[in-house]
Amino acid sequence: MAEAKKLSGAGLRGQVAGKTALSTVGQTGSGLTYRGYDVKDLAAHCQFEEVAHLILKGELPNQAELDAYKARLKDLRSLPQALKDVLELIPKDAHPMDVMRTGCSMLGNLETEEDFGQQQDATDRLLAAFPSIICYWYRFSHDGVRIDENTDDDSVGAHFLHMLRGEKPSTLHEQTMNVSLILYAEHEFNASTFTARVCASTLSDMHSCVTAAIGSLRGPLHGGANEAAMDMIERFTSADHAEKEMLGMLERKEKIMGFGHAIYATSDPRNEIIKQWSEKLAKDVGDTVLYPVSVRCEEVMWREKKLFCNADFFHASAYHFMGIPTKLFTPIFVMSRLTGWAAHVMEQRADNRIIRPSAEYVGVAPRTVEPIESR
Ligand SMILES: CC(=O)SCCNC(=O)CCNC(=O)[C@H](O)C(C)(C)COP(=O)(O)OP(=O)(O)OC[C@H]1O[C@@H](n2cnc3c(N)ncnc32)[C@H](O)[C@@H]1OP(=O)(O)O
Ligand SMILES: O=C([O-])CC(=O)C(=O)O
Repeated sequence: MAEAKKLSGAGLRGQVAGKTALSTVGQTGSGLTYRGYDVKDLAAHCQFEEVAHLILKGELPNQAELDAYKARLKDLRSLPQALKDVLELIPKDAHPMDVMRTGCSMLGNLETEEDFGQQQDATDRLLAAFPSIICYWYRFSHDGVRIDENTDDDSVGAHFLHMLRGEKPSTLHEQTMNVSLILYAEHEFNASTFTARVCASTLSDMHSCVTAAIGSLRGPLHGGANEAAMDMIERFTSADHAEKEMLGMLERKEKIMGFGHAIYATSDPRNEIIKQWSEKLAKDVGDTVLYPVSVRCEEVMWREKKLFCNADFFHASAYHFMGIPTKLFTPIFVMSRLTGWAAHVMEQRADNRIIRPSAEYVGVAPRTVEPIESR
């Protein structure tokens, strides 16, 4: 069994900052569970909507509950005109994570969570609306098309791909999206979830908590790593070229995106799953470069530094093989992680004390104010 990572030092590493019943991360060095279920089991046997139900409502649904939940999410896909007007104003070269942040915030103005009794409804609405928000903006700003966000697709993943491309996705693509959304759904006290919990601890509203979390997820040390990994691997023309460049980056002590983890010690359990789907997609598109390049990056990082791929690395090639533009990679993470964020907000609210740590002061010693003329 793998050792748990030795956790100490800056960044609140290793400090217990609260309780959760939602997930465990790296308790045996590498595992991930959502409400007691192994993520590998969930990814092999469930649809994303079942996992969202598990995370948000406490249990996996039976068939009737799943049908009802999916029907409800379908009904909540359309966007208010005022939100579409705002999305149309956002320029083409905006970062899509900024679009997500604005979209979430605007929805909070139009459909405000008035009291905590509305938290499940507010979350279901965001879960259904996020794919519509990003695709509406993307297709309008890039193609001049006002999409119909009311598709009849059965799943969140298929709905997203359908709106993005204007046609229903293949079964392989729908399945990959399903697995991807499950893998990204929840991860204990990661930076964006902790952001959401800090915001929730002030008794703020759901849209504020989620908007704040989107801001934290955007950075390349967190969710933004899948895009950063893609930017890197598409520069490599072959596995040998990738190896040469990676060795140079390591020599120059550059951070290599998509590798390493704050908690896992030897592997990220999500990696082997998304890697398998990336390989399937590579075969589907006849790729002979990007997948071998990705595999060689993984080998070099382990051989040279004992650093392993985190969830983001093989997501890059998988999404790319599905024809998803790189800048939409992190918004997909938002569409999924919303479930974890919202469940943590609800958990924080249920047993709240404002989160307010202390700081070690390292500034100047006490002094008096000089009159302005003599400064
Ligand atoms: C879904 C997700 O959010 S997963 C994370 C996505 N983020 C990334 O992929 C960004 C790249 N990775 C990283 O920056 C880091 O590994 C993090 C932010 C994920 C974790 O950071 P930490 O907990 O501080 O890392 P950790 O303590 O394991 O680092 C140990 C050493 O390995 C180095 N290291 C860690 N990750 C990497 C990397 N990807 N590339 C190069 N060196 C690395 C660190 O610089 C550190 O070196 P040092 O001791 O000389 O300072
Ligand atoms: O847990 C973390 O620090 C980052 C991560 O993998 C996630 O949020 O999925």
